[in-house]
Amino acid sequence: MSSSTNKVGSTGLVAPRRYSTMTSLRNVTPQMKGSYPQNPSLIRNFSNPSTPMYRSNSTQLSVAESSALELGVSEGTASPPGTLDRYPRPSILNLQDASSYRTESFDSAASSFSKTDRIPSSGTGKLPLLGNDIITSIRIRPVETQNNNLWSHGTVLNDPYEREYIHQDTSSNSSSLQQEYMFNHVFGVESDNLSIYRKSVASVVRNVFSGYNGIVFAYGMTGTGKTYSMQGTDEEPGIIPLGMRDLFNMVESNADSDTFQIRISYLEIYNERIRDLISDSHEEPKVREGANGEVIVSPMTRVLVTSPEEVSQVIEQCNAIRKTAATDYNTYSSRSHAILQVFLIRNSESTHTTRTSTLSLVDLAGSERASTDHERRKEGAFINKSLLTLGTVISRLSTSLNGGASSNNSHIPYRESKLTRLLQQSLSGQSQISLLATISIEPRHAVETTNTLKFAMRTQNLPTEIRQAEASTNYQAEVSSLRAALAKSNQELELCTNVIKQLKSDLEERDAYISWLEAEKSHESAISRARLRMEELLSDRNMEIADLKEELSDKEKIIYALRSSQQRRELAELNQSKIRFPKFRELPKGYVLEGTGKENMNFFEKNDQTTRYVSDQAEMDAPDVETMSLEAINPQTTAI
Ligand SMILES: Nc1ncnc2c1ncn2[C@@H]1O[C@H](COP(=O)(O)OP(=O)(O)OP(=O)(O)O)[C@@H](O)[C@H]1O
Repeated sequence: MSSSTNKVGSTGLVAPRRYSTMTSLRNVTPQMKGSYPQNPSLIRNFSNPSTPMYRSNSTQLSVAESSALELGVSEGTASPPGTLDRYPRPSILNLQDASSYRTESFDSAASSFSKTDRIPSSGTGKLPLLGNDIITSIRIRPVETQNNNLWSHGTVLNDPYEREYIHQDTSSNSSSLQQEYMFNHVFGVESDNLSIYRKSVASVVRNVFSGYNGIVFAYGMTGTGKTYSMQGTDEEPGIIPLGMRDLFNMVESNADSDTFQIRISYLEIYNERIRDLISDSHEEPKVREGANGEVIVSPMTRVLVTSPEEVSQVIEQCNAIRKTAATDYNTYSSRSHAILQVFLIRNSESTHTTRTSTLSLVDLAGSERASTDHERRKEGAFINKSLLTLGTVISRLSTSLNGGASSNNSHIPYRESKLTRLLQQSLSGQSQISLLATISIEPRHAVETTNTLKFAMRTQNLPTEIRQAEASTNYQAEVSSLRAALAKSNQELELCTNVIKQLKSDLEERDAYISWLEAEKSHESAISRARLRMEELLSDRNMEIADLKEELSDKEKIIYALRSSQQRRELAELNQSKIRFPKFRELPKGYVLEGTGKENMNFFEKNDQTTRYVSDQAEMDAPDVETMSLEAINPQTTAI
């Protein structure tokens, strides 16, 4: 890798440099015409300061990222300030409307960019929409012999768009093949890469330079010249080197007013696995959706490039590890889809605007019939499936544009293959598209050719509302608005911190309350356990008391019986001793006298069944015993 074109400063950073004359690509693209040899001896070394690189988290460039670059904020392993190429301010800015490129690309044989051209950014305002800007081109691969060629092509007469047609002669025995197809360009076997680039791709590159996203992709059957068209050879550089040369020329021509930064990423999709061709890492980049619905591939390396030669060097080294193999139709067949992305950051010092745009250059793997080789068959299945999904996506998108059923993006099967997932944004109208469909006019490939033409026809109907790639921003205003946003965020953060503190203390209080409740609960249960015990004891005591009462009552009965028998005994003794009693008074009716002596006399109330003991108290009202006869107090008649 050459670093001669860059001045490396004492800090090891790439010093600002001017893009001067374009050097030949001869020394950096050793591929021979018609062959793409693998060169394992190439060392994939990007550590040269002339190609500083970083592995970003995304293939998307955000406004914030570009602003950070412009403001001199470090971006991790990315090149710090100073890597941007800075140029003197121009005396006059020749502003052009970007939409004019469309006309140029469609209606005239646009030449490749000349270094004297100036292409402005659109100032502080937004760029206009480009409208339906899809360029479809057909390229016919040269054949050994023109015998039996059934295809013819030419310019459509009186067509305001000056389109070109290709059709199969009626001698074909299949009516389905006898159709005419119209495209922006049909390039015959004699066409070269430069003319194809000028007519079909140059306008896309110019629009990318002006702030729009663009995608160029080559589609076609295996061996029909996709890689030849995209990469070319030393003698005949393809779309990619020509595009890079144009882009860097435009940078140079506008360098006195604006500053630029160009980075590239290069990936392949092989057997439905994404591989970062620039990185040595084995980690497979993942596709995910960003906050704004954008498709993000991460991690993905973006290497800073400062010249078209550097781009070629990176591509060459990456191609050495790309999956290629000999197939039935191509000795060096690409077995993977390759996507080169060029990220351009343009900062206009006069208008204080920053714009980012992306150019995607896609070399699709070729569709093919089933191979006899097992490995090729497996690869072929993955390739065909992803191309089929691409066809379905394009078909549905085209239907939706024409008011068909698939008007909602959710019905578009982008997720069915990595390819369509990655191209989702470009296909759904956010990029200017240039499709180059490569075909073979050999009769044996008629079916594949017809399919390719149909695919290209459908692509013409893709919806496009190409908007400015990134919002034009006045970065001073942006800085103040970011500062304001930061201050607001800080306030919110402080508020949140306070709320969190409050919540934390609430939480602590609640925890304390919960533990108190738990303690209380256990205390209460201890109390209720004690109460139960007490109730048990009480019940025991009550039973004991009842027992004792019963016992007492028995004892009283015994005592009474004893006393009664004692009284009877004493009465008997009294009867026998014939003691003179005082004069008895007459007892009230129903009462009998029992006992001896006045102090021992008791009165008993008599009724029919029982005799009730009255007590000694009754003595107070006792009748005068002197009036009672002895017979009246005979124990025989007063038995209890
Ligand atoms: N227009 C052309 N002029 C001269 N040679 C061509 C042209 N197109 C293709 N070829 C040659 O045909 C062969 C196959 O071309 P290429 O590898 O570009 O095909 P492809 O479509 O990329 O195939 P695959 O899909 O298998 O990768 C190569 O040897 C290439 O040099």
